[in-house]
Formats: sequence, C-alpha cells, structure tokens
Amino acid sequence: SSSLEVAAPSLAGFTGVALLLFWEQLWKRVIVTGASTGIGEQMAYHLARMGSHILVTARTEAKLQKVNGKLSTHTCTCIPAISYSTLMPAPLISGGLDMLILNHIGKSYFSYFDGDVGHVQKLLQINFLSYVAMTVSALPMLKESEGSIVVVSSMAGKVGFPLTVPYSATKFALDGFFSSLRQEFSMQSVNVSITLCVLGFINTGKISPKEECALEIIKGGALRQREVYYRYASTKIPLLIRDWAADFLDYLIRKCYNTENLKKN
Ligand SMILES: NC(=O)C1=CN([C@@H]2O[C@H](COP(=O)(O)OP(=O)(O)OC[C@H]3O[C@@H](n4cnc5c(N)ncnc54)[C@H](OP(=O)(O)O)[C@@H]3O)[C@@H](O)[C@H]2O)C=CC1
Ligand SMILES: C[C@H](CCC(=O)NCC(=O)O)[C@H]1CC[C@H]2[C@@H]3C(=O)C[C@@H]4C[C@H](O)CC[C@]4(C)[C@H]3CC[C@]12C
Repeated sequence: SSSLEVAAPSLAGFTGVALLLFWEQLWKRVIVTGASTGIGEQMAYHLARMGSHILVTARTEAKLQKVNGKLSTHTCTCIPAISYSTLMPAPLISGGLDMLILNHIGKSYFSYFDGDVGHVQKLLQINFLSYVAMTVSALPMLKESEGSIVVVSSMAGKVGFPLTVPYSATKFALDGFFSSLRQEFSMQSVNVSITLCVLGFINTGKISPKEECALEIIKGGALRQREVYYRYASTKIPLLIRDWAADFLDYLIRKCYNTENLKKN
C-alpha cells in the first residue's frame, strides 16, 4: 500500500523488509503516550503512514489536536497526567490493543540535585508509576493479542549522568520493573514482549534526529527486541565500558560537563 511505501526507504535491510511484509498481521492497534511533541509525535506519524490505528495521549489538547490533524483518520485523545494512576485509555480502543508505547515524561531540571523530595515523588508518579498503571490496565488486551510493551528510556536510566538525578532515578526504576516483569512473563509463558529503549541525546539536527529515533523504537518493538539502543555505537559502547570499568566511564562522563556556571547546593 502507499502507506508502506512511505515507510519503506527508512526501513532498509532484511529486518526492515520482514517488518513491512508482516506489518498488517503484527500489530495495528497502538497507544503512544506523550505524542504531542518530540519523539512520540514522530512515532505517531510513522505509525499512521504504516496504517496503524493509534491513540495518542498528552496533557495539552491543542498540541494533540495539531498532531491529530496531520494524522487525519486516526484517534486523538487527551489524557491528563493526574489521571494516569487510575485511568487507562484502553476502553477507548475498541477491539483490543497490540502495542503500548510508553514515552511521556514530566518536566524536570538540568542542574545539581536540589534536595526537593516532592519533585522526585512527582516525577516518579509521571515517569514511572503511570507506566506501571498503564501496563497493568493494558495487560489483559496485550495477552489476548500476544502484543508488545515498548518503554522509552535513556542512557540516563543505565548510567549515572550528573545533573539529572530525579529524571535518572525514574528511568532506572523503569529498567528494574520491566526487566523483572519480562522474566516473569517468560516463566509464566506470557507471550507479551517488553522492549526497553536506551536513547542518547536526541536532537533535531543530523546526528540523532527524532524522526529516525522514532522509527528505530517502532522497529525494535515490532521485532520484539529486548532493548533498542539509539544511536547504537554511542550508547552501547559506553555501556560495555560501564560493565568492566564503571569508575573510568564516570570519569569520562564528568569530563564532558562544564559546570563552571552551575550553582552548587
Ligand atoms: N530528547 C532526548 O534527548 C531524549 C529523550 N529520551 C526519552 O524519550 C522520550 C520522549 O522524549 P522527548 O521527545 O524529548 O519528550 P518531549 O518533551 O518532546 O515530549 C514529552 C511528551 O510528554 C507529555 N508530557 C509532559 N508532561 C507530562 C505529564 N506531566 N504527564 C503526561 N504527559 C506529559 C508532553 O505533552 P504535554 O506537555 O502536552 O503533556 C509531550 O507529549 C522520553 O521518555 C525521554 O525520557 C531519552 C533520551 C534522550
Ligand atoms: C549527555 C547524555 C548522552 C551521552 C551519550 O550517550 N551520547 C551519545 C549519543 O547521544 O548518541 C544524554 C543521555 C540522556 C540525556 C538526557 C535525557 O535523557 C532527557 C533530557 C532530554 C532533554 O531534551 C535535555 C535534557 C535531558 C535530561 C538529557 C540530557 C543529556 C543526556 C543525559
């Protein structure tokens, strides 16, 4: 179909071709959270081109409506963050769910940890607990479809980067929860895949564009990969160093930061 043709140039290689061939059978009904901007928005566009039925969520209705306008026939729903623990948009999807892409994040700061426990708690609610709640609500449908959960995380959820303490804590929590859950799925023969996406810094330029990143996430989820690394070399290599020489990696990371103008706590 024309939608698949649009996606084709970016999906090079064997896995890309295989993915395109089985797309229709694999998963069509997808929820993308935090899809009003950034990587989530780009995932919505890719999925729409591939013919998926998508439900996008975010707090700001106006931004979502703009995205929805570009998606034409697809569903757009505004889910406020506060409702995440209790409300799941799943009932809005009639006929089931094939893939849940958990991507949204709350606002944090890029500075030394300021000791604000309330902020850590709030961020855990948005970046972690809401992911848990949505997973629990979606699980019956995902079990039924033998579908996939895709969790968007970060290098800051694998390595201790400075200046992102609350954010990093929420991303490490995701790894713990979903890695453990993956083990239990396997032990109980639950055929729902869990893909954790480890992203480096994404920008709008040529080095790590959000459009390409979004496609890599979708590909990894559809192929039921355990983890996605984007970009591969610049995320995977530091993680290999971490496993053998953690102090050395910490030192290399610190060397990249200019903290002269930062206020110490
Ligand atoms: N950009 C980067 O360099 C990197 C990003 N990542 C990860 O990629 C994912 C997407 O990041 P990115 O595209 O930069 O994010 P954006 O900041 O562009 O988008 C965040 C999305 O989450 C929504 N959101 C914001 N606050 C809340 C809230 N309180 N409750 C619910 N939704 C909220 C926003 O919409 P609204 O405000 O309307 O609610 C928006 O749709 C995240 O998981 C992030 O950790 C990982 C590594 C690097
Ligand atoms: C600087 C980190 C990336 C180091 C790295 O792996 N480089 C190789 C590559 O990028 O390919 C960044 C890894 C995660 C980033 C943070 C993040 O996850 C979310 C926020 C995004 C926001 O747009 C900027 C601030 C962030 C906290 C961002 C900061 C940079 C990272 C720590």
